Amino acid sequence: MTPTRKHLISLADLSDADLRHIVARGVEHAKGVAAGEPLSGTVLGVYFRKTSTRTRTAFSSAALRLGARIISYGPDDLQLNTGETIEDTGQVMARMLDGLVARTAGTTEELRALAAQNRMSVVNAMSAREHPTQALADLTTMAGHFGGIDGLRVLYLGEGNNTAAALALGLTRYPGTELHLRTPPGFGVDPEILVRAKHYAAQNGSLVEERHDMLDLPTPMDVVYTTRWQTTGTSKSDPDWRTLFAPFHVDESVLDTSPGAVFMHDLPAHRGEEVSAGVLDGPRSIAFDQAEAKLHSAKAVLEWCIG
Ligand SMILES: NC(=O)NCCC[C@H](N)C(=O)O
Repeated sequence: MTPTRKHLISLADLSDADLRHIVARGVEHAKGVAAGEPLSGTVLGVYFRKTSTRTRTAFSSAALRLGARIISYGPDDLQLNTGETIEDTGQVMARMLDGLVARTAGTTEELRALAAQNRMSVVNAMSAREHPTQALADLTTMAGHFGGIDGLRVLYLGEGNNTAAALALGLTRYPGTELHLRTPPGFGVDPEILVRAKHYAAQNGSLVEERHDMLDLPTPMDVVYTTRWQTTGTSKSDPDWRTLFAPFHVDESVLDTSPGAVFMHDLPAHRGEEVSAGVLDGPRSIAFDQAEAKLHSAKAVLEWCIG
């Protein structure tokens, strides 16, 4: 009998209950719950066509710790590079693997094509549009740090990239949360994703709003979040983009608009660009706990899909 697998391509594919379950399970992993080896006997492909430090290491380590074996593919390894279609690649791999964690840096539709079979789970390890596993790790970090997510207020400063998009699709599932996005003009969150996030917000009594300036920053916030200015696989055609981005830099004066807030960053960081060294390396930064949460959250994702 052919098993049917679950995929994680977009957070919009997850019910509120599934999303909250994965986050809660990630928190249990962070606390060191005895997980055993539920993936024992499975083989997982880990395919990164684009650079990765955290996501690749987190999913590889999580898979191994849960008892899976992994096959790792770099950007030059698959016949995709010689013209094999993504659909054929998915069909073939599905006959040999139980799951595939893939960062293609292309469209989310590419990942849906890989997932157009029902034998192998596909996990989006970041597409141009969305970085779902990052948001799950971010929510795991918040839940662990604050003891819960309901009612948290988050200020996100910087490009409305794949990280921001996923955060909007995730945080809005929790009642009473607020996500204030301040993105440079012309570099906002994908409008379709924002519409979807506003829909979740309306359903859950939460809020998401986007502005393109740094005036009247909302306070008090629980979290101030930023992201680097160079999003993977993209280039900025506007030669003045740094001038547009500069006001969204996070330094002590920005963090101090909310004296109780912690600082988060999806990393990698460029000190002196999107964030000052004092903030990133300072006592209010939980950015490296957040990086560690990728491992705990990856375990929860793999258990949900494959375990
Ligand atoms: N934590 C990560 O997965 N970092 C990788 C880069 C994320 C960032 N949003 C980017 O697209 O460059």
